[in-house]
Order: sequence, then C-alpha cells, then structure tokens
Amino acid sequence: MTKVYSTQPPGRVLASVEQIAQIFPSADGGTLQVLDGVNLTIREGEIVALLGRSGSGKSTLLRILAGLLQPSSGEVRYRGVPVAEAEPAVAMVFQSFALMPWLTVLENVELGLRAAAVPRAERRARALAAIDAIGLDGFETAYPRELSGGMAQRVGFARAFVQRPDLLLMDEPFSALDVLTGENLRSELMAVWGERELADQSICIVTHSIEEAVQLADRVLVLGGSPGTIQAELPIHIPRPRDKRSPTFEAAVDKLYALLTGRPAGAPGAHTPLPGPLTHPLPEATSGGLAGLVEIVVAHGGQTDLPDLADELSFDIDALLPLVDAASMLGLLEVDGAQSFITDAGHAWHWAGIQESKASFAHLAVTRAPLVRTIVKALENSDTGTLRADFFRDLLRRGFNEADAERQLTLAIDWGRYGELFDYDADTDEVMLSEVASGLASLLEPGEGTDIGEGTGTGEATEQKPPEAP
Ligand SMILES: Nc1ncnc2c1ncn2[C@@H]1O[C@H](COP(=O)(O)OP(=O)(O)OP(=O)(O)O)[C@@H](O)[C@H]1O
Repeated sequence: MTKVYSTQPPGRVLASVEQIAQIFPSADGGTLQVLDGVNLTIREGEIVALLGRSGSGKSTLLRILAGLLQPSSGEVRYRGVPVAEAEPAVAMVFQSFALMPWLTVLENVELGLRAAAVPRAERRARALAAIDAIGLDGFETAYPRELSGGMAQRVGFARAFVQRPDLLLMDEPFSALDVLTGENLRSELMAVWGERELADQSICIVTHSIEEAVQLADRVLVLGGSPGTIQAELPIHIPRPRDKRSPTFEAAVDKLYALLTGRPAGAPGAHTPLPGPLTHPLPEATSGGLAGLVEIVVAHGGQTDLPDLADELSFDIDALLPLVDAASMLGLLEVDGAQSFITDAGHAWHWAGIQESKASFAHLAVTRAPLVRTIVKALENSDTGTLRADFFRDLLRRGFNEADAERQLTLAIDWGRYGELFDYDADTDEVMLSEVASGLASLLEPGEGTDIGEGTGTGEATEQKPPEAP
C-alpha cells in the first residue's frame, strides 16, 4: 500500500541553504543577479515544491542545493555539514532527461553507481531492481532514441532511485511530457516513492505548475521577485491520494495563485525600483490573446474565478498567468486573489469599434507597459522617428539573457503594432514611430518613471543601468 507521508511532524533538517545569492555574468559583459537572500530547509521525509515563474531562479537554486553550482555567496549545508561539491546522497532528475545516447537503458541507470565504484554484480542487481520498480522491464537493452519521452524520463527516475538518495531533486521532470503521460508518471512516482521503506527520504521538486505543487508537496515555497527570493510558504495539509476536485485542493490552488499573482511582500518600499522594462517585463501575452481573455471574462459577467476558468478551458492554470498579468498590467482586468474582474478600461476596450479600441489600447500600453513606453519615448527622441531594433536589444540585454531580451522586444512590437504606436521592418531591422504615437507625446512627461529610455535623448537611455540589488 502507498505510504501516506508527511504532514507528519517535521523530521530533522536534511539540507539547508542560508542567505544564498547568485550572480551570473550577462551577455553584455555585466552581471545578472538571479537570487538574493534565499533561505530554505528541507527536512527528512518531506516533499517540498519550489514554485515560481520562468526565470525566477528555480533551477539555479536546485543546482546550488545539489552542490552542482557554488553560490556567489551564502552557504549550503547537508546534515549540518557545508557542501563544497556534488553531494553524493543527493540525486537529480532533469526536465530534459539528460540520458547518454550511446548507452543502453541499463548502462544509463548503472552509470552513477559505476562512478561511485560500486562492484559490478551489485551495480547490475540494483540497476535491474530500479528499472523494474519504475516499469521499464524489457527495455534494459534499448537506447534512449528508441524510447518515448515518458519512457526516457522513467530511465531518469531509475537512474536517480538506484543511488538510494536521501534527497531527490527534480527539475520540472514532467514538463517535457504530454499532459497524460506526465500525470501518469507523477502518480507512479508517488507510488514508488511511497513504497520505499526509508522514512527519511525527501524530495525537492521545481515546478511552475501550481496544480503539480499542490498534488505532490507537503510544503510549497513560492520563489519570485527580481532577484529571486522565497516570497511565501504554504503547507499543504491534504491527505494523499489528493483529489484535484476537492474543496481543500482548490483552496490551496487559489491561495498559491494569489501568492504568485500578488505583489511581492514588502513592496512597494523605499528601495523598490520604479517600474521599468527591466524590473517590470512584459508578460508573455499577445494582443490577440489579451482580447480573447477579456472576451471570456466579459462573457462570464465581468468576473471569474481564474482556477475555474483554467479548468473550464482545460488549461493548466499557470498557462493563464501571463495573460492575466498582461491584462492587469494594462488595467484591463483587476485581480484579487484568484478572482479577476473586468475594469472600466477593459469594458471600454472590449465594446469599442476597431479604431477606437486600438486607440484605447495604445493609450494603456504607453502609460502602463514600461517597455512600450520606453520604445515610444526613444523613437520620439530620435530625429527620424526610427531606430535600429538592436538599440532596444542592447538595452534589454542589461537585464535579460539573449532569448528573453528577444522575446520582450517581440512582445513589445506586437503590442505597439496593435495599438498602431510603432511598426517594425524585418528587412531593415528598424522600429518606426507611427503618427498615432506622436499624438501621445503628452503622456510621456517625466515623473511616471521608467528605468531605461527616460530622459530627453536616446543617448541618455543607453546610460541607464539595471536596478541595483537593494
Ligand atoms: N550559467 C548561467 N549563466 C548566465 N545566466 C544564467 C545561467 N544559468 C541561469 N542563468 C539565468 O538565470 C535566470 C534564472 O534561470 P533559472 O533557469 O534558474 O530560472 P527558472 O526559474 O528555473 O526558469 P525556467 O522555469 O524557465 O527553467 C535566467 O535569466 C537564466 O538565463
């Protein structure tokens, strides 16, 4: 029978990180602070989920916890002893499976034991038992290329189990799988883990899925902010197996949803940077997606419970997050906990004719979306109303990596084009101001704050720096 674990009295501390900060070199030769002042403990026998949005530093924190990455400052301890290198009692499962393509399933599973110099016969016996436990019998001689994603991740689990770790670290292990395969493997993992005899084995799983966190964890830590810190902790006292439709499950999802969408604790404060493109990135939502969300909320009478809406649309709730964030950044929706309400601006935008709705979107984007505002302002301050897109890419790379900077620019161009604020010519790689935007100049007086692109000329914009760590 499956062991029903935790929500039991906490065991002894297995692993802890104290005051961790992580600073990476960024593409432009500067630095990018990903984590700051992170503290967490993992106790024997508990399952902890690290929940956060993309880029919040979850994987970085997990690698630090595993001893695979030395933090810029702070300390990692394992059973009270500072960790200086990869911790042998810790095993890791990766989103990308990370299998050796030239080795068979059996050889992949044996690999860690080989490195630990476990004798051949014991190695083989343990690997076969782990393969058996995770339902891979018959695939021992297969190569990774012959396996489906779900089977490949089973190898990832077997490779971790075979080490008999005290702490299993998992970095979004189900997110590369289709929904059904992921769901199935998640339940099997819990069954296999639950059958194991040792009561002190722990799991720390990184996820951006609220439901996955509630499904698996005894405790959910919400990582967020820039740089990332632990912003909230929610114990999940729901007996296993957990029913997604139960009121307690739904209440936990709502709570986490509110924590993820809410303002970081303590904000705004004296050290809170002014809203700018680097501190307030555009959420991943197109103008078309925003129109769809507003349409749906209007159809629900102007108010909807977001987890219910996700359910209704058969979406994982976190798929809605960027759309909801974008709608609230633009003032089209207001979010209170898990409830969202259409605002007057949202109503006006929805019911207006095409030209009018574009004009009201333009107004909202210029006044409320920092990157759109920065682009309009920089274009206004150039003689020709045209600038190379690289100018904006360079600015964005002060706070984002290459791919995220490009995504931000693409989103801003989509919003700018929809509002007819500016256009982009892919042949010349130039961004051009439209006439509509010129009329919005009065909205761009100093004082409303952007951290790049503010000032009277484009030269000044390049001198702006990413926000300093408080
Ligand atoms: N070795 C590195 N060098 C430079 N930057 C890095 C490095 N590793 C991570 N980063 C950057 O740190 C930030 C946080 O990355 P991380 O992978 O920890 O986030 P995450 O929350 O796990 O995101 P996701 O859910 O998208 O995987 C990102 O901007 C990433 O590009």
